[in-house]
Amino acid sequence: MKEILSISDIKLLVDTFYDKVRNDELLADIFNGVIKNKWPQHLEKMYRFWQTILLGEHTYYGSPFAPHAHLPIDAKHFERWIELFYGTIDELFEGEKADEAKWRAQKMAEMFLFKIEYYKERDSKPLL
Ligand code: HEM
Repeated sequence: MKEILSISDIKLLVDTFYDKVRNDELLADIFNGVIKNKWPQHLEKMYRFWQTILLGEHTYYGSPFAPHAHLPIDAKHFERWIELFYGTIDELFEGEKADEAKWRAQKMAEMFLFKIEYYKERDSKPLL
């Protein structure tokens, strides 16, 4: 068990997590439906996203919510996402950054779900 300290730790985290996602019966089809054969690009983006958050090295510039706005997902999908993410962190890492990763993921999942439900209820387009 080690701390998350470098880009190679981030890569291990992201690769291990998305391996689980790709083998998850609830989540795999949703991800594959959008990402198709562009997994290497998605993983690259996610390395940069977590590198920016956890290491403070600003390599991600994007709109995290945009690609989720119209996905067919609800609370149970986010619960599974969080379960797999926490499981990945706990099997590989410990320490302050590991806790922060879980906290940030949880907050973003809550925010994404809130927005998705909000726009569903109003049947309107999100302002991206
Ligand atoms: C069930 C929950 C989720 C599903 C099904 C999902 C699915 C996806 C999909 C299909 C993409 C687009 C990939 C592409 O365009 O190639 C994406 C991008 C992304 N996701 Fe998620 N996601 C989920 C939860 C989360 C959570 C909780 C976070 C935050 C920790 C997150 C962070 C991101 C980021 C940063 C991107 C890249 C955005 C960009 O294009 O700049 N996702 N996700």
